[in-house]
Amino acid sequence: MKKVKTQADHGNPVISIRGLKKSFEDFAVLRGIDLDLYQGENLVVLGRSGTGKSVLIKIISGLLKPDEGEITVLGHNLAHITEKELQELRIRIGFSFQNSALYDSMTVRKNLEFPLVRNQKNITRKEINTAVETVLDAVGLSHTINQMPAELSGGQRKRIGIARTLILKPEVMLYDEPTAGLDPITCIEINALINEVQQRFNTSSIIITHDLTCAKQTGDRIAMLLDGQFQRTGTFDEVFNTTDDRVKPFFDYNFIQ
Ligand SMILES: Nc1ncnc2c1ncn2[C@@H]1O[C@H](COP(=O)(O)OP(=O)(O)OP(=O)(O)O)[C@@H](O)[C@H]1O
Repeated sequence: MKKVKTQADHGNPVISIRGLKKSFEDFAVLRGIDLDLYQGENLVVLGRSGTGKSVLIKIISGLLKPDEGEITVLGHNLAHITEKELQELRIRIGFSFQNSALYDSMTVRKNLEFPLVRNQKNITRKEINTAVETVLDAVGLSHTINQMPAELSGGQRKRIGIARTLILKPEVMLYDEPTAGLDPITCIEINALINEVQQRFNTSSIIITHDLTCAKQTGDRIAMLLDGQFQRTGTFDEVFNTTDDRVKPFFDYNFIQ
C-alpha cells in the first residue's frame, strides 16, 4: 500500500470526464469513460497493453479529439476551447512521456532552462537559476547540473525528464509508463519521486501503467481499464479484492513489492 497517505480535496475535481467514447475506424477503444481526478491525488490508470490508456491521456491533453463525451480540464471544457486557450492550458499540465528524450547536445542545466525560456519570455537569469536549482533538488540530482545526458543512467535521465516538466510548475502531471524499461530498484525510486512531487508541489496526477508495483506505491486511487471502460475503481486492495476473472489474471502475472 502507498506509504504516504495523502488528503485529496474531493470537492474539487481538476479533471472531470463523462461518457467519453473514442473509436479508430470500427475499433471502439474507449466505450464510455467516467472519471474525476481530485486536487492533490495520484490516480493510477491500470490496464493491459492496447486498452486505450495513452489514448485517454492524449484526449485529456487535447492531442486527440473524442467521438463523444464531456471533458473538463482545470475548468476548461475541451469541446469549447480555443487553440490559444489550449496552448495556455497545456503549460499548466506536465507530461512525463515514456520517450520524453533529453537534448543530447545540451547540459542538464540547459535542458531544464529550455522550456522555461521558451514559455516565459521576460524571466530573469536569477529566476531561471533558482527554478533550475529547485527542480534539480526536488529530483535529488543537484550534482548533475553541468553533466551531459549521455553521462547519466536511465533512471537519472527519467528524473531529469520529470524535473524538466516540473520547472513550469504544472498543476496536473500526466505520467505515461513512468517505470517502463527501468530495473526494479530504479522503479521503486521513481515511484518514490512521483509521491515526493505530489507532496512537494501539491500536483494532481494521472499515472498510466501496467506495473502493479508502481500502481500500489503511487496510487491513492486505482482505475482499472478493461474493455474500454473503468471496470473497477478504488484503492489498490479494493480493485484487486475481487473474483472478477478479467482482473485476477492481471494480478497474478505481476510481481508486487
Ligand atoms: N492514432 C491512432 N490511430 C489508430 N489507432 C490508434 C491510434 N492511437 C491508438 N490507436 C489504437 O488504440 C488502441 C489503444 O492504444 P493505446 O496506445 O492507448 O494503448 P495503451 O493502453 O496505452 O497500450 P500500451 O500499454 O501498450 O502503451 C490500440 O489498439 C492502438 O492501435
